[in-house]
Order: sequence, then structure tokens, then C-alpha cells
Amino acid sequence: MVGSLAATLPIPSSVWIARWKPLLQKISALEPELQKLSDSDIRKRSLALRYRARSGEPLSRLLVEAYALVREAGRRKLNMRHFDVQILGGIAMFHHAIVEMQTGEGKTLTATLPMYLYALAGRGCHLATVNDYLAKRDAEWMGPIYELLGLTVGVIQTQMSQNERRKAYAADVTYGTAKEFGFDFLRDRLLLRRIREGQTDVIGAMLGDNGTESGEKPVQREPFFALVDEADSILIDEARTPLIISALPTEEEKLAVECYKWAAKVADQFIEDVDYEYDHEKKTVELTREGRRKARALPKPEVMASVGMFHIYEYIERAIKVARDFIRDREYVVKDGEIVIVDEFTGRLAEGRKWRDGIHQAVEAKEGVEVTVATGQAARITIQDFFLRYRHLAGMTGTARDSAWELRKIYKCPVIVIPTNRPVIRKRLPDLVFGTQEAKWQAVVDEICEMHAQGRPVLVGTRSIDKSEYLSRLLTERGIEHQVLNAHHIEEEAKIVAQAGQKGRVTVSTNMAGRGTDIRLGPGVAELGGLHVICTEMHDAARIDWQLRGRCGRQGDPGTFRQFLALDDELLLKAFGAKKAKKYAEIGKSRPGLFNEYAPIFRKAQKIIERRHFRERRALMHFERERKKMQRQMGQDPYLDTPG
Ligand SMILES: Nc1ncnc2c1ncn2[C@@H]1O[C@H](COP(=O)(O)OP(=O)(O)OP(=O)(O)O)[C@@H](O)[C@H]1O
Repeated sequence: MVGSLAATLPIPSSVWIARWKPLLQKISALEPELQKLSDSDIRKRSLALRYRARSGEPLSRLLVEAYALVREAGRRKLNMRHFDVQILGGIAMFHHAIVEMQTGEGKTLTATLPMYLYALAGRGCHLATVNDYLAKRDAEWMGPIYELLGLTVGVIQTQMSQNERRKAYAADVTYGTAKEFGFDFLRDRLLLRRIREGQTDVIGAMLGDNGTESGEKPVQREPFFALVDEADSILIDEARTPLIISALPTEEEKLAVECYKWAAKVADQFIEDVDYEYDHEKKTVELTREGRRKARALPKPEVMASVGMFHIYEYIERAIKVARDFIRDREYVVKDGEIVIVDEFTGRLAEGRKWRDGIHQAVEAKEGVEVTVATGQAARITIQDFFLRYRHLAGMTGTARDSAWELRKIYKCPVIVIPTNRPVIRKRLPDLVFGTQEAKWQAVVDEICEMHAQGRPVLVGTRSIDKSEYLSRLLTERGIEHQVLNAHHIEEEAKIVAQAGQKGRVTVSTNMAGRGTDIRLGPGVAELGGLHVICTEMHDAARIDWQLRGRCGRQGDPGTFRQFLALDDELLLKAFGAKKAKKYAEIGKSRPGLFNEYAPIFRKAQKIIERRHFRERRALMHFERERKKMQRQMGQDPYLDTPG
């Protein structure tokens, strides 16, 4: 049994690494012997290990030989021999750590080590990625390693049927998104309840055939080992909204749909400070007496006669809030007649996710797409609960240090920082603070032009799709050829990002578009200074800023990055509220030039928001915990009997 490192006090990464060095030496010592073996002998050695694991030998005793075999398989099949630092990362993940390895250090290859070792137990291992494309790419890329070692690989893709999923889960290792793993768990849970409630073949169930009359069976096995890629994104950023499967609408819910639609239509008739008041910090809308009067007077469809005025006020307030705060192509996109949330942290499309408290429906009504009902959840689970169900959990990411406390506290996973294979020579150019947005964007364009003239590739990160497009227009005006990525077409964008290191390339992207794709420098680019990354705004979390900055200077390449800021950036409004933000904006307008002396306030603002988000996540966890406790006492299933 593996001891959990998190049970002990935080121990510096360097101490752990020093402890694991002897293991690394033993793994390396096996190399000459393994290199002499034929492919079929390698497989035999692997199958012998599998036999020992399945006979109950602790996996920790098999680690040295297992990792040596995986290293040899990587060398033979992919021409990539796991670097020593990758072996150390693999050891750490075996011990339930979230490892921090910088961009381009080869996390995909590192993952094969713990995946293989845990897979030997024959109980299934899941590698959770952030999107379908990466799941497929990584499974295909790493497949030859597992195959040589006699293990099978499965991939889960969103559009797959239940049968295809079951097959993929039956493989020794399964790659898929965290979201699909979570939804499959919920669907299985619903199915098992149907089976239990007798809507199924009773004799079949008695024989242990967990299936319905139509032959349906759960797709997943008992959760055993999960390795989470981009662990901070998945375990922290995405953990703020639970995964939800909706139930069929009731009459009441159909009426609610009418109310959403009506409110969306009338929202623009309400005027700020006359009909309603807006609190910038809390982001709440409250109708004034005047506003309420207007709401009562407005004509309404007949069916709404049975809806109380108090509820109608709420529908209107929500519709106004959505009209102001939820901007298309920033907070969300409309894709195939559905609202898809753009993750506010990562700029990535969070398909399948929904805002809570009727906000999602209000946005649907605003965009005129089909309004899905808010209540009637059939099943739900939070990301925290889902991953905590695994017996063994580990993760990897480029940026975990800042979240170490939270990861340790919530997931019981220590964060271990793995040194880079080669020294990092990435350089930070001094931050620049401008008075206004206009001045900032002009300076961004100037810097792009300057770098472009030198032939250096430039990657520009923006916080939202509309800002990417705005910058794109400015660049077109200046005659600079460029590519814009906004996480709409993940696969194509990954290909474009892969080219972002070629001479003279300019790539504008919301922070995370094309994430997980390696940016290799084109010929002659290293001599010019490597890739230059421009960050046009600071994010709500420092971690996200580092994800973007880390895209230059990979694997010891040269590279630079610079942070651009403006005194009217949204970050300040979000952190300090309207009054203080206005003060800064006015200072910004008072004179031309730079305001670099204000640079520290941006980090301060970021810290305020980070703390606020953390409190929100903690509150969600607390609420879920209490709810589950209560439901268990009532004999209910906390994942299925969810209150609306
Ligand atoms: N041991 C190795 N030997 C040779 N090349 C390697 C090795 N490990 C990784 N690489 C190469 O390094 C590159 C980066 O790998 P990978 O995309 O897995 O990085 P990453 O750490 O996941 O980065 P990101 O943070 O962008 O996801 C790949 O092109 C891969 O081929």
C-alpha cells in the first residue's frame, strides 16, 4: 500500500527528490540489461510484473523494474528515453503527488510511468485531460509504449456510444476528459438506480449481470487510479461548477421558460440608477421602486398570470444582469444553438457546463436559443467529490506551486516541483503600465511590430475572444499578417499553435487556445532570441498568467515575455470595486506616458480575487458536504437525489 505523503507535514520538493535519487539510480542500472532484450522478451518481463502485481505484491516493490521497462519501451518505440527528471516526476506521481513540471518538459511521456505501474494491478487507470483532442492525441502518441508492454489503451470521446465507452474503460489504461469521466460516473449511477428499482431483468441482476432488459450495463469499473493532466485547471478552476445531468421538464419548468424569454425581451427597457441599481463588487442588480412599478405595468403573456410579482422581479433582475455582465464571445459563445461557457480562467470552451441560479437560462433566453430548464437535476457531482472517489489520485501541471495549499488540503495531494531537464533561460522584460486601454493596445501593437521586424515569432495572449478580435483589427490596419485562435476549433488550433515558433509568426490567442501543444522554435529563431510572449492583461489567478508565459523558453530554449497593464483594466474593478477602480482610471487619464509605479497594485488586486475564489470553492465544498451528510441520513443517494 502506498503511504500518502500528504499525511505528513509539507516537506520541500528537494528533500523528496533527494530521497528518490537512489530509486532513480536503480532504474538506470537496469538499462544496459534491458537494452539487450528483444521486444518479445521485454513484453514477457512486463507480463511477469503484471502477474506479480495481480498476485498481490505491493506496487511499490515493482516500481524500479516497471519504470525501467517503460523507459526502455519509450526509447524503442518513440525514440524518447525518459529523462531522469521525468523518472522523478513519475515516482512522485506514484506517491499521489501533483507534480509541477514546466511547459515542454514532457508531461505526456512522464505520465506513462505511473499509468503503467498502476495498470499492472488490472483495475483500470484513467488519465484525465482537458479536452477530447488531447485525450486522443496523447493516447495515440503514447500507445506504442503500452502496447509493447502488453497493455491495452482506450480513449473516451464525447460522441461515443455506451458500448464504445465500456470497451474503452475495460482497457488497462483509459485516456479521456475529466468531464466525460464524471458524466459517465453519473450516467452509470442513474442506470444502477433504474436496475435497483426493478426496471430491469431481475434474474440477470441476480446473476451479477448489472444490466437492464435492453442490455445496458454500467460502463465504468470501480475508480482506482486517476492521473489528472493540467491538474490546477481541472481540480481548482473547473471545480467551481459541478457536473450536472438534467431531468425532463415539468409543467412548472415550462412556465419558467416563458418567464425567462419574456424577461429577456423587456430587460433593455430598464435604466440604470432609475429603474435599478447595480453593485459592481457583488455584481448584483436590484430593481428600484420605479423599476418595480414598470415591471408591473409591462404587458405579459397570459400564462404568466399565475407567477407571483416577486418572482417576476427576479426574472427581470437576472435578465438585466445577464445583459450587462454576460457578453457574447467573452463569457460564452453560441455554438450549434447552444450556449457554451468560455472558462473565465482559461479562455477555453467549457462544453456541458452551466451557470447556476437561472443565469444559464437567462443567457439562453437573451440569445434566443432553446431555454433549458434550471431545476430538475437528475444527477450531479462536484469535481472534488468525483476525483476523491479514486483510491489513488495524482496530477501534473506547469503551475501548481500557488495552489499547493489548496491541493493538499482538499485532495490530500502534495505538490512536488520537479526541476527542469535543462536550465531555464526565459527572460522577463519589465512590466509596462499604461493610463488607458487605448494607450496599452497601441503599445502592444508597437511591440509586436518591433519583434516582427526582427523576425522573432510573437505569441499574444488575451483574456477574451472579443479582445483577440480587437487586436486582430489593429494588426490588420498595420499590415501585420497573423493568426487568431479562440478555442473554437481545438484540433486545428493546436496545429496553428504548434507553428507559432516559426520565424516571423504572429499568433493572437485567448490564453488557453491550443494549450498542451508544444511550440518548437523554427530554424534560426533561437539565434534571434526565441519566442516572445506578450500578456495583454493580468488574469484573475497568477497561475493562468504563468501558463501563458511558460510557453516561451521551453526545454532550455531562449525566450522572453512581457506583461502589459492599464489603469482601467477590468482586474482592478473586479478586485477593488467601482469607486476605487474609477479613481485609478482617472489617474490614468490625467497624463500621457507610463505609470509603472502602479505595477504592484495589480498583483495585489489579483491576490484579492484569488482569495475570493478560494472562499467560493470552500463554501461550495462545505455546502455539498453538509447536503450529502443530510441525504445519507435520509437514506438518499447524494449524487442522484439532488435538490434543484
Ligand atoms: N525524454 C524525452 N526525450 C526526447 N524528447 C522528449 C522527451 N520528453 C519530451 N520530449 C519532447 O518534448 C516535447 C514536449 O512534450 P509535451 O508536449 O509532453 O510537454 P508538456 O510538458 O506536456 O507541455 P505543456 O505544458 O505544453 O502541455 C515533445 O515534443 C516531446 O516530443
